[in-house]
Amino acid sequence: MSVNALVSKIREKNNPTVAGLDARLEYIPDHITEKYVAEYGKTLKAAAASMMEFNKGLIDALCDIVPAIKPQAAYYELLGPEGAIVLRDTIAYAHEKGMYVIADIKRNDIGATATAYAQAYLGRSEVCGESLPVYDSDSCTVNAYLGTDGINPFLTECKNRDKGIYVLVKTSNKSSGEFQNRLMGDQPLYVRMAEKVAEWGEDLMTECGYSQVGAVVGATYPEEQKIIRKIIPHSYFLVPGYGAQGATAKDIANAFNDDGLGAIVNSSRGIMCAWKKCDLDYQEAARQEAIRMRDDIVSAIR
Ligand SMILES: O=C(O)c1cc(=O)[nH]c(=O)n1[C@@H]1O[C@H](COP(=O)(O)O)[C@@H](O)[C@H]1O
Repeated sequence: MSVNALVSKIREKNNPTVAGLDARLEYIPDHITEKYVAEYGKTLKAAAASMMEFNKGLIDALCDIVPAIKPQAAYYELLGPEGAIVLRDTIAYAHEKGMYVIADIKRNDIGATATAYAQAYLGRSEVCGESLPVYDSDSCTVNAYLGTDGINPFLTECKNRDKGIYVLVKTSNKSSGEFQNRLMGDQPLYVRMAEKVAEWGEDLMTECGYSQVGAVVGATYPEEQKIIRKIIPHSYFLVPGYGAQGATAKDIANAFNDDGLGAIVNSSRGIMCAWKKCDLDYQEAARQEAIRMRDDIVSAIR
């Protein structure tokens, strides 16, 4: 699924947000975990089965109002091989329900190894002449610190399979300025990175006017958002940091273009843990929070 399909879903649902699925056991209601611990004991298998049920429940509750999910790979890795299966099956289930999937992997390496990452998450695994899907997400987050030869394998998969990447440009965390805001010549590193995103995305433009090469730009840095938006008007922004990290709707307005498109705002804990702050069950609580977030973001960009 390309950025073009993402834009259609955002338009159709009038909702430029993505639900983050960070697979932490503490985010799951006890009644789900207890059921699987009774069956499998206190094991990674029980944790993974709990996570799968929780993710499916969230996807069921959100798929008609939220266009996309963003599973964060680290949390699935923490559950070992069982976690890898949950990640794969979560992506497949979201696709069944018509959602666009951003695999948040923030990977890269030398070209040869980056090729394996790109094939695993966007492409296929070649086994004795058979071409087999692995995680098969629509897009993934990429760290471009290794430069163009680490990005090229991802661009190849984007071209061949109509998929996308989001390159870390200005991250939402407190220390992001330590390197990203340092001057490189006369410009900060994040500006240089945004210029590279424009270059990498040139040959991957789609019908909707956006490139398959997007950028990660934190909600917590509205001034940088404005600068980056001007450099890469044709790249989609993945904007994390809303909610649990303290950014509000007014902080994300600069990430959008005048047409109200160009960015998708993530919330993970805000949606997954909404049930902890009210008397609703986790599905209804997540849905209510997703609707509140949608209305909050839509009114801020209007
Ligand atoms: O690429 C990301 O999604 C990402 C980039 C970034 O700059 N900051 C950031 O928080 N993220 C991810 O976005 C999610 C934010 O989670 P919440 O703070 O719970 O909404 C986590 O999965 C982070 O790993």
